[in-house]
Amino acid sequence: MAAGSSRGGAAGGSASRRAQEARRQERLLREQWQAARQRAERWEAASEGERRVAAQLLMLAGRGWRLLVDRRWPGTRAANVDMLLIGPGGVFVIDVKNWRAAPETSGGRLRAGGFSRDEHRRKLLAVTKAAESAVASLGMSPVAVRPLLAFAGQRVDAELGRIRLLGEHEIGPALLSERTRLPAGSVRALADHLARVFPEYEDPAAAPAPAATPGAGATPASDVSTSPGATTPSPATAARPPAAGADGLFDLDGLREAALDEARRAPIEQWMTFLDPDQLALVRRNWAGPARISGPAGTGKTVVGLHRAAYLAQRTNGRVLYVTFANNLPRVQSTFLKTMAPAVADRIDFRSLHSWARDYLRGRGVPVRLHKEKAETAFSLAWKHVGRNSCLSEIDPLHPYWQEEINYVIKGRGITSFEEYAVLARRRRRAGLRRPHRQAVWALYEAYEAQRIERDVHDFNDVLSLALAEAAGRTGHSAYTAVVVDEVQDLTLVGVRLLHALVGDSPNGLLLVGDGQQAVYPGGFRLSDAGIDIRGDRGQVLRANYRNGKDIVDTALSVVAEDAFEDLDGLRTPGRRDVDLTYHDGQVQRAVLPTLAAHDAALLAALGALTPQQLAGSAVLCSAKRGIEHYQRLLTRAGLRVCPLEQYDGHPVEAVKLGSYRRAKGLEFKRVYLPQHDADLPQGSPAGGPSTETADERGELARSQLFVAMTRARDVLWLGSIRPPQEK
Ligand SMILES: Nc1ncnc2c1ncn2[C@@H]1O[C@H](COP(=O)(O)OP(=O)(O)OP(=O)(O)O)[C@@H](O)[C@H]1O
Repeated sequence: MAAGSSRGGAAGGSASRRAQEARRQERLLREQWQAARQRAERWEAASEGERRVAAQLLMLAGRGWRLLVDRRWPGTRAANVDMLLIGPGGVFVIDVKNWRAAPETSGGRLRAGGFSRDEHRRKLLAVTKAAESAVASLGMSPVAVRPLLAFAGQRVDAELGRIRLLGEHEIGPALLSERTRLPAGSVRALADHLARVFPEYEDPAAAPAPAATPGAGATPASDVSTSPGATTPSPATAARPPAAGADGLFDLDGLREAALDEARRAPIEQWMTFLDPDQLALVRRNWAGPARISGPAGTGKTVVGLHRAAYLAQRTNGRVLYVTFANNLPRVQSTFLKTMAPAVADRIDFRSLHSWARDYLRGRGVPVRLHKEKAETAFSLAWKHVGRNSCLSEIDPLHPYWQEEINYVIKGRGITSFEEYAVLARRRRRAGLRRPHRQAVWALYEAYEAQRIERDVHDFNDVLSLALAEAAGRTGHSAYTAVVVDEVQDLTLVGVRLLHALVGDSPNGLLLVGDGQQAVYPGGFRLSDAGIDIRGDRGQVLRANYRNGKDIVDTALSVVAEDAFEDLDGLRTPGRRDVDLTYHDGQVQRAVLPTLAAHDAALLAALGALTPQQLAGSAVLCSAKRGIEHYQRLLTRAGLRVCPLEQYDGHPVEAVKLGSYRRAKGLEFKRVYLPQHDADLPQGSPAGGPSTETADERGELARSQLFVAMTRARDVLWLGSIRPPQEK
């Protein structure tokens, strides 16, 4: 996911240059406004209020927008569409209303003057769907098509689901304030296409065409060929007296500010508007039950997940939960969604699984006493009394492997009896455990639970189990109509069950997005273990990598080439996968130095050569905490600004990002620096450990994490190594 490093305000320039530019903009705006007013005046059949709405929109025509007026709704003979407006801010489907009473929105319905006007809302949404289908053939996501109700003679700025309601003074500034999402070429192509799909409307019963065809300006005459007032159904006929002065210059105030800001707003990223056909098909698909999207790193899985969440929020009045395991990712994803689909952003909750589960339990009055340190103490004591001197030390004498066994295999999979555990297929665990070993693990688990309960605390797994117990049996009663799970391979089985319980098997309810090759936690499970049945077209794979060039993909794949993995569907996949490459830039730089000092100096030299903007698009990633602490000190002492990944929220920040491989999951950066990248790749068994199975498993996990870190890089992947001269 793009880190947005190339964005940011172009605030530079001297004060006098800025003042000069402001004066030039003001002059231009006045001219455009006068011309728009004159053109709108020619629409004789329209009311004064409607003419003022039209003037605001015609003004945009001088600034790269195209207005199509009074078009026929495809597939119908009689129904019309008031206006289609296509411009840098996207595609807007506009219905102009000339109501005496102000619009009211309550309970998701439209009313005015005490009467229901909801048929207007429904019709506008239906036309918007037709426009979405039309632009989909050009690769445009439905999130970029926005329905808008414009009210002549009213002051309004409100939302009704995905529909924006704007008054005659508000509409121009609001549209001008939209972030740029379409370049001029796309505006032209989309407007031409929409003009073909939505042909001009000819209503035999309506008033004749306007007295004069609008003349000069960027908008072709055929784009504004009939009056907006001629066919606009109006529940009330008389508009309020004009609020503007005779020359309409009153309206200029609102436009002035928006126009001045316009130049400073950087365009939003291309993937927020355009998708490839495979991605778009998944966004708009109708699934009869739970669905899954998988695919190698960088294939746009998250991009599809975000568009899908926005699309589902547009289609319903319900809420959508977008969940990941990591804490930092929801902030970044939420920032992206707000940029790409602001109209529905407040109905999509971006949450990390555990923080959501805690809030859910709190909301249902279930006490949660999560205490990481006390739970750690409970395990240490259990290990000391029951584990350390058991047969488990024959397999691995160090406690982390057995703590993982409890966390990911027993509690993570919701196993509550020894009989279940005794015969359990321990997916993605390398050490073979015979019955006495399993008995020893179970004894350790029971000792841990006893110690934990004695301390009256919960661990992270308990939080999910408690939430699952609450949610199970209440399927369909949650606040959510849809749940999108990103990086699903990081979740435990209990976590996936919990999210499934929120929406059950409802159509378009559960979408699981992820890639088993990027699993960075031990253990695993199959979706069938969670009772989730992904069948037929509900399991989809994306294959085109949009992030990494060939060198970076090859380097990353060479790390995991020998590590075949089992994905959530149980399919075994070779480590070296076929990937369709679409991104052709990107290079791998290696720095192999004999000492830590020389290695770190090379890193600083590489970072020191970057411009502030390049630095902002860079990340230094480490496999473990001590590496992060070391490089935090090094970079800060060298005078470089550092932003810990925990604090990064997707907004551009002029600082090098620093964090762990795990924290970098789901993100991407133009430049990725991996100091000492091969230092932690275990070679052989751990010190003192007779088994190679657990060491192999650790090695596999370390390689997966390194693979994830490497595939975060778009343009440069810097790999640092420390090797004495004879090893080079
Ligand atoms: N249709 C597209 N057009 C242009 N760029 C795209 C498109 N789809 C994805 N991208 C780019 O590819 C990058 C990778 O997308 P995304 O993060 O969704 O991939 P992913 O499959 O979730 O990756 P990973 O599994 O490695 O986290 C995005 O940041 C975006 O810049």
